[in-house]
Amino acid sequence: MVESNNKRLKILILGANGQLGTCFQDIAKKYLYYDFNFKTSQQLDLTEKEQISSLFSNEKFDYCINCAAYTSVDKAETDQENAFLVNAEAVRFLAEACKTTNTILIHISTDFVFDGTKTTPYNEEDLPNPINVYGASKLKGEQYVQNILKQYFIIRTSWVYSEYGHNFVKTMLRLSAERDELNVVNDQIGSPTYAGDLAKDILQIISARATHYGLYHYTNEGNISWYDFAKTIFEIKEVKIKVNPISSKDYPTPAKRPAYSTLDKTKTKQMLKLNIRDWRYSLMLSLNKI
Ligand SMILES: NC(=O)C1=CN([C@@H]2O[C@H](COP(=O)(O)OP(=O)(O)OC[C@H]3O[C@@H](n4cnc5c(N)ncnc54)[C@H](OP(=O)(O)O)[C@@H]3O)[C@@H](O)[C@H]2O)C=CC1
Ligand SMILES: Cc1cn([C@H]2C[C@H](O)[C@@H](COP(=O)(O)OP(=O)(O)O[C@H]3O[C@@H](C)C(=O)[C@@H](O)[C@H]3O)O2)c(=O)[nH]c1=O
Ligand SMILES: [Mg+2]
Repeated sequence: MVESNNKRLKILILGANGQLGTCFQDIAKKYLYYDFNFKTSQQLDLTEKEQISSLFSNEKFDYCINCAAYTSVDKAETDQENAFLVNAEAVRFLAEACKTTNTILIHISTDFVFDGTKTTPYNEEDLPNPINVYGASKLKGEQYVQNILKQYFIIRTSWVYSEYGHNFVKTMLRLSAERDELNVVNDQIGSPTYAGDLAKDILQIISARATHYGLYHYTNEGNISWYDFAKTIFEIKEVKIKVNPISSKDYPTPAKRPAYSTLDKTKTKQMLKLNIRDWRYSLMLSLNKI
């Protein structure tokens, strides 16, 4: 990413302490072409409309990347109000502030907007039909962005992991230290995404000054089950543990999850010219840090 310094873009990053937000912080330390401004949930509570409007009226940003979200899928089932507040209403406040100040919003959404009944990858034209509260709240957030703004990118991703925060990879490694055997579902198919790859590619979209605004799908390449994912994590880490494939009905959770949520990235690769890494390759590289 080569940039000239004559117009140093100002980029606001919200939810800075989450997985994706922290990956942006890592990049920002080494990548000085942009003027990054990070806000954690303590520094800016997105559900407080006044906090958003006062920040946007004090400073002018070229881009706002919203990494903040309510991501506890199971908890959301009994905490619907807060899930919708963060994933939908707060996104509306943010989109309104971006509209008033002519800021390009990059908003992150999820494969869980889909019901999982398809058997081929979901593209951006496929109709969402969430089957859990988290997915419904994220879909409502997307709709606010689309209705309020013209200059936006909504990037749907899936199965995000990193060395930071909570994620499946860290959970598997933690459990493997505590148990001799693990049961993992093999009837939910999707694509893992390393948060560092997503962060790097979002900055790529910015450095290209892409103006093909709209909705895009982004994950690492390839699709697998959570069982396959767990097996590969242990293979790469050389952890000896028995992993049993089970069906979702034998792993009851408060929230239903889509059986199939692979995202089709054809549009992303064509319009945004991104070279997306294979899930296994990204996992191998990132596991050195996890
Ligand atoms: N994780 C995943 O597997 C996937 C994530 N996504 C989407 O990707 C994006 C990034 O996810 P990820 O980095 O994993 O999420 P994390 O859960 O790691 O981070 C979310 C961040 O949002 C912050 N946050 C929550 N509520 C507020 C609020 N009211 N105001 C400001 N900040 C708030 C949290 O702060 P605090 O910790 O203080 O609450 C946390 O730092 C999200 O939009 C998510 O929906 C999409 C698909 C898969
Ligand atoms: C810990 C564990 C989970 N599982 C199953 C439960 C679930 O179906 C699947 C993944 O579990 P997790 O709770 O880690 O992941 P989950 O919270 O469902 O992850 C989702 O998070 C949100 C934010 C998204 O947007 C999605 O793309 C997706 O990444 O693995 C097992 O089968 N065995 C286990 O030991
Ligand atoms: Mg989870």
